[in-house]
Amino acid sequence: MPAYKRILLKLSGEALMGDDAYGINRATIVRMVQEVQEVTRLGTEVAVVIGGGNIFRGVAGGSVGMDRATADYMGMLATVMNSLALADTMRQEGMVARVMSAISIEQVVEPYVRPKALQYLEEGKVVVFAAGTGNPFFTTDTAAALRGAEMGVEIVLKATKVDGVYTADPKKVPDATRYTSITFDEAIGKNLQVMDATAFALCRDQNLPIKVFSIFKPGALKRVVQGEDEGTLVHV
Ligand SMILES: Nc1ncnc2c1ncn2[C@@H]1O[C@H](COP(=O)(O)OP(=O)(O)OP(=O)(O)O)[C@@H](O)[C@H]1O
Ligand SMILES: O=c1ccn([C@@H]2O[C@H](COP(=O)(O)O)[C@@H](O)[C@H]2O)c(=O)[nH]1
Repeated sequence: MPAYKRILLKLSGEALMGDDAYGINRATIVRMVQEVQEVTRLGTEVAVVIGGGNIFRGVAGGSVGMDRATADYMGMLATVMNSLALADTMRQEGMVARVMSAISIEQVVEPYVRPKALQYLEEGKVVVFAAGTGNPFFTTDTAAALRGAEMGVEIVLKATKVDGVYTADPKKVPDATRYTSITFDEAIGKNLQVMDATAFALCRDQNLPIKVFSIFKPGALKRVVQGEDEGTLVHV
């Protein structure tokens, strides 16, 4: 039995590279999609936001000196590419997915319309929200918090490169320790960088919990959705 009726899953863009230097690794995206499929089979409605780090960080060198907003629009377009790849892989795996974009590129992707997205979820389709919030100076973590709140999900699941929230970045501080749970105020107060403060604050204000867990650990997503002990819970 799933612990949640509806979730917002934030997938790491950077993790999509697998062992490649940039871009989308085929085996990695197929594995991610199969994990999502297992959750849909439990009966949980799934909305997805995917980051853009795998593409955007590859072109970041070219954006040096660029106007910040322009560079951010490039980042949002990177998330559109990832969203299209994700939804197409879902199609190949026999799932029904719809991509909705926060910026208008109607020949390519359907625009984000909240009631339509809600309808898709109720119909059991996976909805992939592309182009972040549609605004520069934000991130896809904030987009996940925003769309999660709009969709009325019970929890935001951040599937990322580390297995939870640590006292410091575990990639830089090897003896950092992992929290089983932490409040939004503590995470913001300690400036823990696993998610940006805007996303934390939005979820706190909406009383929307976040679970941070590893995207690389097979079966972790399903365990989280079944309410099992996995990763770190961030709560009010
Ligand atoms: N206190 C902390 N606890 C856990 N991870 C942290 C912490 N501080 C920094 N990090 C880093 O935050 C990273 C996760 O955030 P980030 O948004 O960069 O990843 P992502 O979800 O893969 O992003 P994207 O989707 O943009 O590619 C982790 O890989 C980790 O190295
Ligand atoms: O609402 C948003 C979302 C994203 N961006 C830009 O895109 C890149 C990639 O997103 P990540 O969350 O880092 O994966 C981000 O760095 C921003 O430049 C944005 O401007 N607004």
